[in-house]
Amino acid sequence: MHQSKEERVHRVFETISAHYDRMNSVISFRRHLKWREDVMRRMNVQKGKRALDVCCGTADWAIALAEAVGPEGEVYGLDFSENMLKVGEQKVKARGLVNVTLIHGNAMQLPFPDNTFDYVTIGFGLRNVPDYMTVLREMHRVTKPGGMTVCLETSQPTLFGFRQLYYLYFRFIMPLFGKLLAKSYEEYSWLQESAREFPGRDELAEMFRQAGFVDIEVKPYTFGVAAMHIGYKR
Ligand SMILES: C[S@@+](CC[C@H](N)C(=O)[O-])C[C@H]1O[C@@H](n2cnc3c(N)ncnc32)[C@H](O)[C@@H]1O
Repeated sequence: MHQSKEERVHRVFETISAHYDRMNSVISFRRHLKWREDVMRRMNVQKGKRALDVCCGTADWAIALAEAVGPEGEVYGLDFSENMLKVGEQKVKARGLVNVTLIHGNAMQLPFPDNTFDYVTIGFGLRNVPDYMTVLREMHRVTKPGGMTVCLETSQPTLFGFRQLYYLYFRFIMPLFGKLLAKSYEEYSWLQESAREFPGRDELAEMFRQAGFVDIEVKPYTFGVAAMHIGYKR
């Protein structure tokens, strides 16, 4: 039976939610923690502001944003997988945060009015949606004028030699980790397929421009295995 990309992605995350955090660290050799820290440092989030984390999953970025904006600020996390959100809710509760609201929704149609947020983020989420441009335009729409949208995502390494090794790792080794640790080879194959199809740094910067963002900043991580893009709304 034919399954749309959206249905497949939804099933993948509903299935792996309990293993997601641990697998992230295994497959990226814990590098993702450093990338996330660096992105937050560059964003320099101010107290009392309002932020939205799209495709928030188990809520790590939403929690980091909530701690940065402080009790007088407000953070929303949005995801379409109820199981991922449940893991996120437990973490929010364990930290006693009252300024985070996790909501069930679709990144393709954000349930917020125009010009609502100072910061809009998406971490390892854009790769998963049916249409990258629709989501980037939605993120632009809900960003306030002068506010920023930030994407942290897998990217395409450019260094010859490293690039080839990376693709071998991603294609053949990483899904095996998935099979051994999360007992779900098929689900982790999705990660390598979606990462291979995702645009490189320059192409994504151009998509940010097309979505209406200006002053785009790009930062590659670990030889370009991942990249951060920041765009501002005029
Ligand atoms: C790889 S996880 C990233 C989670 C989290 N942002 C992080 O950095 O760890 C991707 C998340 O995107 C969510 N997702 C994928 N497509 C979506 C869509 N169209 N609307 C809302 N959430 C979506 C999945 O349910 C999953 O939780």
